[in-house]
Amino acid sequence: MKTTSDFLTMKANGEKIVMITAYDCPSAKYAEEAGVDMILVGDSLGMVVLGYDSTVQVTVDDMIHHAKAVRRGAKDTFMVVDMPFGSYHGDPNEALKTAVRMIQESGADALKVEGAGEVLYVIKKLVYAGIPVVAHLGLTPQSVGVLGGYKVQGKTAEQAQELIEDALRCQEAGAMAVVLECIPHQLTEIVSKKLVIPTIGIGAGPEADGQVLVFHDLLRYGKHRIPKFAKEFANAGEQIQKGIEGYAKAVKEGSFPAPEHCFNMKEEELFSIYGGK
Ligand SMILES: Nc1nc(=O)c2c([nH]1)NC[C@@H]1CN(c3ccc(C(=O)N[C@@H](CCC(=O)O)C(=O)O)cc3)CN21
Ligand SMILES: CC(C)C(=O)C(=O)O
Ligand SMILES: [Mg+2]
Repeated sequence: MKTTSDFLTMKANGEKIVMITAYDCPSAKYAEEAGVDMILVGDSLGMVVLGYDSTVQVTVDDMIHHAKAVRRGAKDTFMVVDMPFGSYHGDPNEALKTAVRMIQESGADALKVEGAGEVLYVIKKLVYAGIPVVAHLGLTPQSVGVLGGYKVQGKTAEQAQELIEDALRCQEAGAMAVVLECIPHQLTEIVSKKLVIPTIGIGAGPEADGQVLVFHDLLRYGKHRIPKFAKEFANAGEQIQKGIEGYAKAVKEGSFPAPEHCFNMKEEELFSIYGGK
């Protein structure tokens, strides 16, 4: 398994870091088999697998439940787990207790928190307790209500400057990496050059040190709207839809199950039931 220092080395060597989200055992196995560098158990699971309309409804128990399944599927891949909405904004001691529980129960290698400001204290506190932390700046979906929608962030010089300073503060606080979501690619380039720790972009252009995408977006698995920044690398949804329709049709017309899907009883046993009649 790669470690936090391997990711620093990868950045220093200009080797891109590949991250993908996963929410269950089979998706984690596929990711590990493909050799991705990091798996993110994202709170996006609320939207892509639990059917909520935002990540705000996701709980700590939801995150642990899914992260445990991912861990079972990918034992040798660095696993980052999102701390969900509201789980790290109150009492910092409570945030640490929650973080410790998430690490111990799920087997996560690192936790991710959104934002800077007060959250910088949380990053410091967790890192001080020995928990690797990934920061997340730009479009921070847990603040969708405050941001007023899933919009590109850091488009003005002032906002961009603020984001650059926040990224430096996250590094200072001990973050091992920073996710940059939905920001202009030029800003990603500036931030990535300023930081020693890797940036991992989503909707942030090719200049990030790594990329992350949501499993269900890049495989078009699900009927949700796919963000503009995501690319469809396969269409699993189409395969799944065709498969289920084929199954339904075969059952209706009686072509499934066929003889090769059936179990047989020996003639003499069958004869005994009927008593020869
Ligand atoms: N399926 C999925 N993929 C994601 O990448 C993702 C989630 N869900 N849920 C949590 C957050 C929310 N994210 C999102 C969701 C939507 C847009 C979006 O619709 N963006 C607009 C651009 C808006 C603008 O122009 O300012 C787009 O057209 O893609 C962006 C990020 C990223 N994360
Ligand atoms: C979009 C990524 C970065 C994320 O936080 C998630 O999947 O929850
Ligand atoms: Mg998230």
